[in-house]
Amino acid sequence: MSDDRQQKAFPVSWDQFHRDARALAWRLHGFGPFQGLICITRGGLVPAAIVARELGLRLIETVSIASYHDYKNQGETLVLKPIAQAVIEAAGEGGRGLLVIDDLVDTGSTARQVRAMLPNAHFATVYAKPLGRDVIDTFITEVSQDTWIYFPWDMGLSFQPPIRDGVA
Ligand SMILES: O=P(O)(O)OC[C@H]1O[C@H](OP(=O)(O)OP(=O)(O)O)[C@H](O)[C@@H]1O
Ligand SMILES: O=c1[nH]c(=O)c2nc[nH]c2[nH]1
Ligand SMILES: [Mg+2]
Repeated sequence: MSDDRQQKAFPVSWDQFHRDARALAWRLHGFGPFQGLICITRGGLVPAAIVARELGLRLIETVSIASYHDYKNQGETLVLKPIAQAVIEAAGEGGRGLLVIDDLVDTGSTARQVRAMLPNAHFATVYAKPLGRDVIDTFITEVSQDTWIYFPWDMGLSFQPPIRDGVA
């Protein structure tokens, strides 16, 4: 969840997300070919579908991780489902040849946890914040650490009061 440390909002529409994920696929094309794609759920599911379509990848595995962004559990992560051993064994040493996709990197805790499982895989996110940027090999757009990214699957259309009525 967003909290008051996040002073800036960066809302992303479906259209923009599709364009940014496709731009990521263009960039990744130069680093391939990849043998398979590991998607960090849940946020990585949407960019993974777009990138897999663009790069023709059909071997797709998930690693399920929940991270906590509240004051008490800052940086903590929980692995709910690990990467299948068969997929790790099908790849090169340390996951070489695998592509790991997530929607964003923030503190870097989630990506670091997966990096420990696949040190030689190629890590990619659509968006990145400074604290986690170094864990990622390829990303498209960087936002400041105090920005909260609002993804289209977390938002809905809502009525906006006219400007002359003021903000509540
Ligand atoms: O770099 P970090 O500080 O680890 O934060 C980034 C992670 O946080 C979000 O996932 P979240 O755990 O909220 O779950 P979700 O993907 O299921 O929405 C996001 O999708 C990244 O996976
Ligand atoms: O929707 C989200 N937006 C963010 O900026 C973020 N950072 C960590 N997890 C996040 N989830
Ligand atoms: Mg996630």
